[in-house]
Amino acid sequence: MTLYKALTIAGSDSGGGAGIQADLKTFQMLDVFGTSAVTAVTAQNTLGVHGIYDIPLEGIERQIHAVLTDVGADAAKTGMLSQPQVIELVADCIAKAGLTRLVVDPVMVAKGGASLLAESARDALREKLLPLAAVVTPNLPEAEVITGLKLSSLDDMKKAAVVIVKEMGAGAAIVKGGHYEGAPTDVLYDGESFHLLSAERYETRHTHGTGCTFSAAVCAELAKGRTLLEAAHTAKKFITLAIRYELGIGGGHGPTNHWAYTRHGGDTDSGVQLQKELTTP
Ligand SMILES: Nc1ncnc2c1ncn2[C@@H]1O[C@H](COP(=O)(O)OP(=O)(O)O)[C@@H](O)[C@H]1O
Ligand SMILES: Cc1ncc(COP(=O)(O)O)c(N)n1
Repeated sequence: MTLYKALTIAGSDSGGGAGIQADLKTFQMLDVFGTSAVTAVTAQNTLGVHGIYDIPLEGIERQIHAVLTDVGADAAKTGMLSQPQVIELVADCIAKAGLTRLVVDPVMVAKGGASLLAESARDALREKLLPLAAVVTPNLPEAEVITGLKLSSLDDMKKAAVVIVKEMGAGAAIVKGGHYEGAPTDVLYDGESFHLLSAERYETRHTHGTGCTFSAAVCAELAKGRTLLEAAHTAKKFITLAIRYELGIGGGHGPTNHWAYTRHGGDTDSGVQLQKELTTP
């Protein structure tokens, strides 16, 4: 059996639902060997973020170097990067390593409202990291910040995805619709055509780490050599089932269920629809 490996460069969530913890659990469930470079430690639970402790730049660089010079990575993803200098450092390491299967999840704010990315880091994100990404996975508010557009419809989401790819140089964009009313439909744009990934909306407060889990699943599938479309489709099924089969942990926004995809009929039971859009930009 070929062993595939993925590296996550992200923040630690002590509560186990988001960040590095969500990423490693997702890699494992999708049969990919996970490694990590921790950018910041958060004291966090389902009720909120109670402290953020940034890792010194040298420590982040050494973790990435240690992983890439020995274990290796077939794909990588970024999550919470916190500060502009961290973004610059990470972009530099990725470029030097020639890692092309890079998923950038532009994490900005935790579900409870705590800021996980300094405002001063937004330019670095746009200018240094997005051009290196095979795919960027913003939620609606993140896509608004990145593009400066107000997004209130599926058409707006498509426009934002085009800006991220055509003007900012990302390989592809998946603008996620979890914050949009109605069915949680995500828009994928790969520079040529649009695809819509849609699923049923589950009314639950246990959505902590949905973005991390989704982007980690995309990363794991890219590590195995799947196409972006295949990777996004699997990731959507993975997150939909992880939300549907909630664990009920904690008194606030609880984690999703990383076991659900393998325990509950992963490929057949999610109800996820993947549809190619006939309109082009
Ligand atoms: N209540 C929900 N029911 C079903 N799917 C959801 C729900 N909330 C979010 N999703 C899906 O979870 C994934 C993560 O989306 P989103 O919540 O927008 O990201 P983030 O965690 O970055 O804010 C997307 O595929 C989105 O469509
Ligand atoms: C360390 C860390 N990284 C990322 C998130 C965002 O989580 P979400 O996926 O819910 O937006 C978080 N709450 N904590």
